[in-house]
Amino acid sequence: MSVRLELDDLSVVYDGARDGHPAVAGVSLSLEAGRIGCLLGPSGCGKTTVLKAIAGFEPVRAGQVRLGGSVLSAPGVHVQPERRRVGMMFQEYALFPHLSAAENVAFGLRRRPAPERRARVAELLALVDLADAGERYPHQLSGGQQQRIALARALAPEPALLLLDEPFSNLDGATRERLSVEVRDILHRAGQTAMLVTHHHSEARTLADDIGTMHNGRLTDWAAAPR
Ligand SMILES: Nc1ncnc2c1ncn2[C@@H]1O[C@H](COP(=O)(O)OP(=O)(O)OP(=O)(O)O)[C@@H](O)[C@H]1O
Repeated sequence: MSVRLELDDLSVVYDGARDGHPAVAGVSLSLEAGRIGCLLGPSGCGKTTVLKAIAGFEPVRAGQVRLGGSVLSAPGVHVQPERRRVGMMFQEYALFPHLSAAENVAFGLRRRPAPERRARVAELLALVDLADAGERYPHQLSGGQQQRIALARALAPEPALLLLDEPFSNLDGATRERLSVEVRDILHRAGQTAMLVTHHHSEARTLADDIGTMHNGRLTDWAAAPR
């Protein structure tokens, strides 16, 4: 079940940062359950650092990360990444090359009984419109199909929140545009709360319900995307 994400006055400082300069400073936002948020901004502005703090890969210096009302990160509080129910999808090395598409999707379901796992994989392959591609290996799929399988794999364990970090950056412009529409529809159908990071404005406008712009570690606005 998807839930609401809240960042409250979040600051992150990397060990060894020059003059203790924060990579993220005072970022607050609220993303309602089932909505797709997007952080936009130039290279180095702190977008990925926000995602790392949400995922639990970086501790927070100040403020809170809350998911469904539970505090995951705060000074002195740090729920381990594997216990956060936060899924992730990145641009590169998305799939295991030696596993078939179906085996890739099943990867996060290892602890489930085999019949349940098979049913969930079939459901996910259908959701991303690749029901017939389960036996294929990543090199037998197009870039866009590979990313749809990566999305299915990320959604399979039913994360409370999905993070997408520049998921389409290694695809050409036309594929990126088409896939943005497809991914938005898949996420909405699944009722999945998701947070995307990109520096492509067109991707943000196509995919996101709420968009924020970051500059120098700060979130300068956060509002519903114009439709
Ligand atoms: N592990 C680290 N240690 C120290 N500083 C870091 C580390 N990772 C990132 N930074 C710094 O933190 C700032 C924010 O980086 P971040 O990766 O969040 O930016 P970004 O907006 O995601 O950039 P890009 O679009 O290029 O991925 C940058 O100044 C960067 O140099």
